[in-house]
Amino acid sequence: MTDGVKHIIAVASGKGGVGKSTVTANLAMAMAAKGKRVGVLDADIYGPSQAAMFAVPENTKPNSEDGKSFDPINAHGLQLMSMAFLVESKTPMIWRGPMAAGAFQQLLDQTRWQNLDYLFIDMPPGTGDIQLTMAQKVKVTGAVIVTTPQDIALLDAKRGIEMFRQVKVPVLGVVENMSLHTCSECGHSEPIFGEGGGERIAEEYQTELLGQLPLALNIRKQMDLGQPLAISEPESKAAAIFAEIAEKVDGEIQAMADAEGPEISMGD
Ligand SMILES: Nc1ncnc2c1ncn2[C@@H]1O[C@H](COP(=O)(O)OP(=O)(O)OP(=O)(O)O)[C@@H](O)[C@H]1O
Repeated sequence: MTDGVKHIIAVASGKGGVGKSTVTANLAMAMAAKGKRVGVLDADIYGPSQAAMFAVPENTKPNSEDGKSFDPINAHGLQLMSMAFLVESKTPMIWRGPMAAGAFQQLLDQTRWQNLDYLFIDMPPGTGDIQLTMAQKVKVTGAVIVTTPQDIALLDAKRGIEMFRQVKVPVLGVVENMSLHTCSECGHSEPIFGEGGGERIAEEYQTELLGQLPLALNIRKQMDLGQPLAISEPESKAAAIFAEIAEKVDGEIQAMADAEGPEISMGD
C-alpha cells in the first residue's frame, strides 16, 4: 500500500558488501532526525540485514489484523519491513528472479505504511533481472548509489546508474563509502580502497557526490549493535556526514517536486 508513501528512494550498489545496507539504515535515521516520517523496506531478499541494523529481535513477526496486510515493525521510530520477518532466519533464499520480484512487490504492497515522507528501499546488490524488475515495478522517486572507491566497485556502480537511467529513475547521487581509514592509534590516514573514485563517477554521469564516509570502527560497531549513528553517536563525524547526505537527498527531492509544480487535489 504505497498510497501512504510520498517518496520512494532506492538505495542500490552494483557490487555486494560495499555498505549499502549500512548507508540505508543510517541515511534513513538521519532523515528521521530531520523530522521526516521514514520507513525502510529491506528488499535485499538474499541477505536481509536491516532487522539486525535496527536491533529488531530475531523471530519478530509483523502484526496482521486482516490476514492480508502487515503492519510495519517500529524500529527506533521508523517503520520497517523486511523479508526476514516473513521467513525463518535460517532459510536460504534460493528463489529465482520472478519469485524474488513477486515477493518484493508483495512486501511493498501489503505493508500498511503510515503516512511516510520517505520510504528507503535497501535493494539487493547487483544489476541483474531482479533489480531491473524491481525498479520497474515501483514508482521510485530517485536512487542513491553506494560504492567504495575501488575500481571493481566503481565499475559495478556505473552499471547501477545505467540500469536506473534505463528505467527512467533519476539518480540522486553517489555515496562513496569506506573512503579513508584513520588509524585510531597513530592518526595516520590511508585510502585503503583507493581515492577519488566517487568524485570521478559522479562527474562522468553528471550526478552528485552526496558524501564520503570513512572506513571507521564506530560505523561497523554501532551497526552490529543495531544503533544507527544518528541516535547512538549523533555528535560523531560520520553522523554529521549522514545528516549532510540526508539534507542533500531531501533538497533534491523537494527541488524535483517544485519543478513538477503544485499537487492538484480534487475536492468533493
Ligand atoms: N564505512 C564503514 N566503516 C566500517 N565498516 C563498514 C562501513 N560500511 C559498512 N561497514 C561494514 O561492512 C560490512 C558490509 O556492510 P553492509 O552489510 O552494509 O554492505 P552491503 O553492501 O549491504 O552488503 P550486501 O551486499 O551483503 O547486501 C558490515 O559488516 C558493515 O558493518
